Amino acid sequence: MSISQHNTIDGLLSNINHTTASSHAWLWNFIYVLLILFVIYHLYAYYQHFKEIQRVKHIPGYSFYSYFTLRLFNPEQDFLFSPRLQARNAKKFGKENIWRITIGTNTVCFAVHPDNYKEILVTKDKYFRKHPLFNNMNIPHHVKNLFTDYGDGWKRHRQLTKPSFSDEVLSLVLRDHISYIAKRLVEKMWENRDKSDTIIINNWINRVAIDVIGRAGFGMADLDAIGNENERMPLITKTIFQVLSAGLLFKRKHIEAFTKIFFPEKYKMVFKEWPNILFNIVEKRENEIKLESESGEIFKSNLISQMLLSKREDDRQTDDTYTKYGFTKDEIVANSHAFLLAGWDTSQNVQIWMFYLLSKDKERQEKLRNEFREQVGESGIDFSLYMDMDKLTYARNVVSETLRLKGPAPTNSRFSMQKVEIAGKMVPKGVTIEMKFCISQTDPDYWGNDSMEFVPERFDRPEVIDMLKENKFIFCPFSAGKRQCIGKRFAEIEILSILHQVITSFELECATEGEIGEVADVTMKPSRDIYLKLKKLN
Ligand code: HEM
Repeated sequence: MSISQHNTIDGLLSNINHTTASSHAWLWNFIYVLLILFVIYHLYAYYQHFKEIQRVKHIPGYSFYSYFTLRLFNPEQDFLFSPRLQARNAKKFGKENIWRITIGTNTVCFAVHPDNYKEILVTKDKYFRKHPLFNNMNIPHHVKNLFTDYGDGWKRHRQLTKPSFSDEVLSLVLRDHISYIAKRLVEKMWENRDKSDTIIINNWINRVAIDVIGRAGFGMADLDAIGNENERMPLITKTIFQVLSAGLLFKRKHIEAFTKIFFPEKYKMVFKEWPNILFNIVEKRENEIKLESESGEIFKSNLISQMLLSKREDDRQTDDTYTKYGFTKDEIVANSHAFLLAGWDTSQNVQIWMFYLLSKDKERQEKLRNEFREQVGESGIDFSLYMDMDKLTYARNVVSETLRLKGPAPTNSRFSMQKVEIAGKMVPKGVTIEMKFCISQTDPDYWGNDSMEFVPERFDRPEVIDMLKENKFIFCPFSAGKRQCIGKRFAEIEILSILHQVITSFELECATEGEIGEVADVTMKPSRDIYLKLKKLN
């Protein structure tokens, strides 16, 4: 082979390499451009989304992070995060209308008007069911509970769980558990304050809510998360929420498999240990009821015992596939789990927000304290005082105002079972319909120009009293209609009792700088720990 031949071949090879390199460069440039366009598109879409949030006034917690997470992983929730379509529809229709958004094959409807909530929750409720995504939060998965079931199944659950929330049970729950927990809280909070008399309110209220649901709900009389740093329940509860709330994004089978592979400890805790704990409690309560059939009042002051005692009045049901008159043990386990899901995080977050808002307002604390001193005896709030609507009016206003501004359920959803007309618009079959309570609860058209401020006195304004008498759907933090929160009074006695003990024991001062953001998780929670400085009162 001659040198010139070599040269020619080398030349050819180098030519080929050069061509390949330049075609790669072209490809890379193309990919870069695509990436840049992708980023620009999302920035623009996020900007539109952000503008839309401003326009609809107040949807808490929709962050940059949630925008991407939900866009990527949850097509069913895409309506929240498809700003262009949402903005276009919102502009086209007024707030009286249902916004109907279609993305690909997905249609989601969006209601922000109280009259529309009424149609969905009451007048046309038979066309809707609870959202199927909630089923992902059940343990065990195949057993339904009050929170997730619908139709006749739900009716039976509601009938059998109703006695657990009767006057008699709630007054026992308050007397035997909540009063004790409230007193223990103020003792322990003071004992564990730091050198500058400061505490993190989130941690303490977390323990309160666990002790309340554990003792009053499940009858775990020796549970003491407030007094015991090493108590396992806070960790279990936190993990259950972490793992199962992913159920609102992913399919259950994926969450279970994913957790089993990547977080085996969490998997064991949520899917093995927790159901076992509940099952053992149910069996223990069953034996106690048998043993104490005469004087067993103490064992009945919890929701599980009441479910065990509960019998169906209606015996037309002749289906032998489940226990004819009462719940099966599996169902009691499933419903107890529902009480934890529905009753722990909600009550906890209301109380954290409430103390945060009050800690910035010493005058209102004093007003509250005076009412408590006048109306509440040594032993704390009892059930008859709670039931007397002419008493504790300011305290009730404080709770309502917290729920209005920071209600733990800022949005409520339903799933349409057939085509149905709402606000003159056709809601198709099989779509999500979201009711944005947080928008109507802060709309200046209803609440005035101070609608975003913490003003408990507003609930005494004649125009607000008249407005709510006329249309209760303007303020329904516990929802409305036949599926409204069954634990409403349970939550209220808990919140009022804790409020009473804390406010009469301490003057609170906010020791956290800056604003506290809102995170729309399963419930709406504060974005970070809140430090409060305590001044002990005599
Ligand atoms: C401040 C605290 C609470 C708030 C704001 C709250 C709010 C709500 C809301 C908005 C719903 C949905 C209703 C619907 O779908 O229309 C609900 C349902 C429910 N809540 Fe609560 N809740 C609270 C505390 C509790 C507590 C303490 C318990 C139990 C001990 C509880 C048990 C339930 C149950 C079992 C359901 C399902 C009822 C059904 O579908 O029939 N909640 N709650």
